[in-house]
Amino acid sequence: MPSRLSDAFKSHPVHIHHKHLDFNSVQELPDSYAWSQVDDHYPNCHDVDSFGASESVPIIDLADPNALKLIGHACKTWGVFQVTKHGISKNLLDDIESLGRTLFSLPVQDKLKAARSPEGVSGYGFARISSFFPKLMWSEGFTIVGSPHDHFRQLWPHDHSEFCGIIEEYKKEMNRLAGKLMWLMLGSLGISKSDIKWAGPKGEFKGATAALQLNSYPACPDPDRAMGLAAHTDSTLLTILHQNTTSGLQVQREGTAGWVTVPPIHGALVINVGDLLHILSNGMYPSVLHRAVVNRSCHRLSIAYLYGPPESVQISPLSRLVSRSHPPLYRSVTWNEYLGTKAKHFNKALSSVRLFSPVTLNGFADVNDHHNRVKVG
Ligand SMILES: C=C1C[C@]23C[C@@]1(O)CC[C@H]2[C@@]12CCC[C@@](C)(C(=O)O1)[C@H]2[C@@H]3C(=O)O
Ligand SMILES: O=C(O)CCC(=O)C(=O)O
Ligand SMILES: [Fe+2]
Repeated sequence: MPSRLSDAFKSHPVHIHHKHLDFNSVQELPDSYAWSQVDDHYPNCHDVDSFGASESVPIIDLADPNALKLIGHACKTWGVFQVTKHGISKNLLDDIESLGRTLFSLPVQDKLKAARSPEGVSGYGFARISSFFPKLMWSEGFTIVGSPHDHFRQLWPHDHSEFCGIIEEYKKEMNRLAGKLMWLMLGSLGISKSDIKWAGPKGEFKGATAALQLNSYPACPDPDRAMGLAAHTDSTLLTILHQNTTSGLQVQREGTAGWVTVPPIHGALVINVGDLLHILSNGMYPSVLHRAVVNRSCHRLSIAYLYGPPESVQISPLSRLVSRSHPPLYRSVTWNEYLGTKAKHFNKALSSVRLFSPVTLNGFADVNDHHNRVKVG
């Protein structure tokens, strides 16, 4: 079993045999990018409840004395929320956004100098999940695990150090925020520092691993037939997403059929519950199904900080959340093992590590099993 995040896909290489497109030179959507079933995403993207009110993803001020409670409710009912007063400086958000813009504006042949290899994790390329779909997604991505130095040197032989510095600073600040959010999310379940040994004596989650994913969604000549990033859940404990001012992120709320747009709010960050927190919380906090749609006139950029546990840590439902009436719903997995499972089974990965099927368990159904959607019993 690979033990390093950078080796997670060694046994599941991704081969996508398509030429990379120069998005800016395309006037018409090529057939290889035309999705026949983009369904309801545009323009009817807001889910409307039975009273006619449009529901929206919670926005939580981290300085609010009620933040813990609000976060718990958001995690249980949405699996996603936006945070303000998170302590990440506007300058740093501007810097990472501008780095992303600079990177994706490079000519295709330059970006390909830092291409992700089929069995690799880091570098430039199509979304990993592209291999599960017959059509390509209208986006490009750049994944950073560990140091971006070698790839950045390929992209910018003379001035890579400044860009590396921004990435290191961003990762440091995100790591701090992720630790804080973890305790708010876990605290709202009644979990304290003594319940999670691998978080360390001070609960600092030392050794936590993370990937940084820069996503670019160029303006698209036929957005109704294109898909930016297909519906998926993240394999993480949690994901912190910064989006520019162009909307495109949509989430699905458990028990509803439609997609809800997560509007960009200046300075706010989007927090997703990932599959590993879903497992840790024994299904109490469902990972959120989300996707990105594209826009006719505006370029969109997003930066996802995908946060997970240290490499050797086995994640399983927390014993405090398990009882005779709530047996553990999932077997234990390391993040690497789970990434391998995801690379093989994609959106069925969570069900594949489930101990009981919702049908046999009758009454203890998971709140969010994306392929076995059932109501909580
Ligand atoms: C740690 C990781 C999570 C991720 C795969 C990766 O190795 C780095 C990229 C991440 C990402 C971002 C876009 C959506 C996603 C499903 C994908 O294909 O690559 C996620 C992966 C994930 O959360 O499983
Ligand atoms: O671009 C977005 O809003 C979504 C990105 C995303 O889901 C991801 O990087 O995992
Ligand atoms: Fe995602």
